[in-house]
Amino acid sequence: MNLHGTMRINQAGHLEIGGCDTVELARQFGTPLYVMDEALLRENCRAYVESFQKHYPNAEVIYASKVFSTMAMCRLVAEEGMGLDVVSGGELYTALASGFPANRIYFHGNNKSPEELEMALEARVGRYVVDNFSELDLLNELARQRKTKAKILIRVSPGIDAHTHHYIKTGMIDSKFGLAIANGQALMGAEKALGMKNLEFKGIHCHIGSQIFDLNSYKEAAATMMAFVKEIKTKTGYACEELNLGGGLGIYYTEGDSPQPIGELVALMTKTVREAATANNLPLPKIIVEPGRSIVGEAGVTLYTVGSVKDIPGIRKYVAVDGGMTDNPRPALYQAKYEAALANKMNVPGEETVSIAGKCCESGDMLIWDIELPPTVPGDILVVTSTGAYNYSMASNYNRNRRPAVVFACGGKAELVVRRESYEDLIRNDLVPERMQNKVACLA
Ligand SMILES: Cc1ncc(COP(=O)(O)O)c(C=O)c1O
Ligand SMILES: N[C@@H](CCCC[NH3+])C(=O)O
Repeated sequence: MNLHGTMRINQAGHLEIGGCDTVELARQFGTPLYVMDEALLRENCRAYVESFQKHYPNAEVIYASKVFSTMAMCRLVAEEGMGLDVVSGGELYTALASGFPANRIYFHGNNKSPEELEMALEARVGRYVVDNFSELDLLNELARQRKTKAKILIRVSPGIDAHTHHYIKTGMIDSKFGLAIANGQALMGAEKALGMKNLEFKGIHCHIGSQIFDLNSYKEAAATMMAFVKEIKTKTGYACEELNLGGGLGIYYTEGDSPQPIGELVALMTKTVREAATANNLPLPKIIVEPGRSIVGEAGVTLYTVGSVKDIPGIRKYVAVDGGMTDNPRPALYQAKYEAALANKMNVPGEETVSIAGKCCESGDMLIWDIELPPTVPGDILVVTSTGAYNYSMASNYNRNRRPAVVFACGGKAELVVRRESYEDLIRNDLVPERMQNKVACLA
């Protein structure tokens, strides 16, 4: 298992994160438990911010909050001097409740409702990343009613095939996101936006996909976007002030994954933009990037308690844990692979091949197939690594399981940033119609 950030094995042979013994954390906070390495979160934020300061200071790094959104995370991002990408009323609400500066918020999404747009206009968020023609009309009208001007970027589909899982590719022409450059719709969007009284067109945005290892895809995207900046300039006279190149940098989950350094991505991206601007006599745009996974993914682990262990002789040994697809739906959704170990037996060599089952009533609720672990018994603490991204944020209450707590571990201290859901939380919004409380009426 790869040890990321502050992960260490302590004298007791236990896994430690942020100076905290994870076996102790499991005892103190219960399991399943998400543990975030705060120092690594900050280190990753700084890697982006400092790389841009070095290569291209006219830039902004905004964190994609869909990846892991909590009020404490929003605070951390604000402290690191970054902006924030939100894609729903809920993410916007969380950011605002945390005190995140509204002018550093970018509002994304392919189907923002009028209510969500009203909420954003009321809060005066910094930018709207407009996805399509209907949204241009809707936002222009809502801004008109408020006698204001909304600053927008247009989401563009650059037609780049990023080599990643089909479900998480987003830059293709046939995509639910954005207007394609190739069929002329992106240019029509820019022209339309420039003619709208209550919109201020600032530039363009693309996001080519997620969990990307091949930096060439970014080079291609940056070059394609700059060519489009030139086309807009030629056709309309407007030189885009802002160029948002999205997120998507891959992280390490299991052997074979080859994450590229943040600094190299930034160097390549900025070089490509600079060269294209010089070659085409365009002003240098402000560059915006919106990473998520590469900031939080490797910084998170999930702790589980082993429950039943079932050996089917000659076939397979199932080790079941007290969580599963409800706290990590990625294996079931994308066949995503993870590494794991026993946090209380880090120095004991792997001895048997087992498969880790979740506790949901679904055969597909398997977290990891065929992994080497030391002899495993009920009560052991299983740690799954690289669960910081798209785990807590995609967790569900299937089977009426309670969503786990989240702690930030740093400097030997672990602090709760999300409480474990209670059973009361699960029925908080349930209502029983009055007629059902009366047996006779119910049968009538
Ligand atoms: C528009 C947009 N920006 C940023 C991100 C963050 O991507 P990642 O977590 O891969 O960095 C996503 C998710 O893929 C996205 O859809
Ligand atoms: N949720 C996906 C990534 C989606 C990207 C969102 N634009 C994952 O876990 O890999």
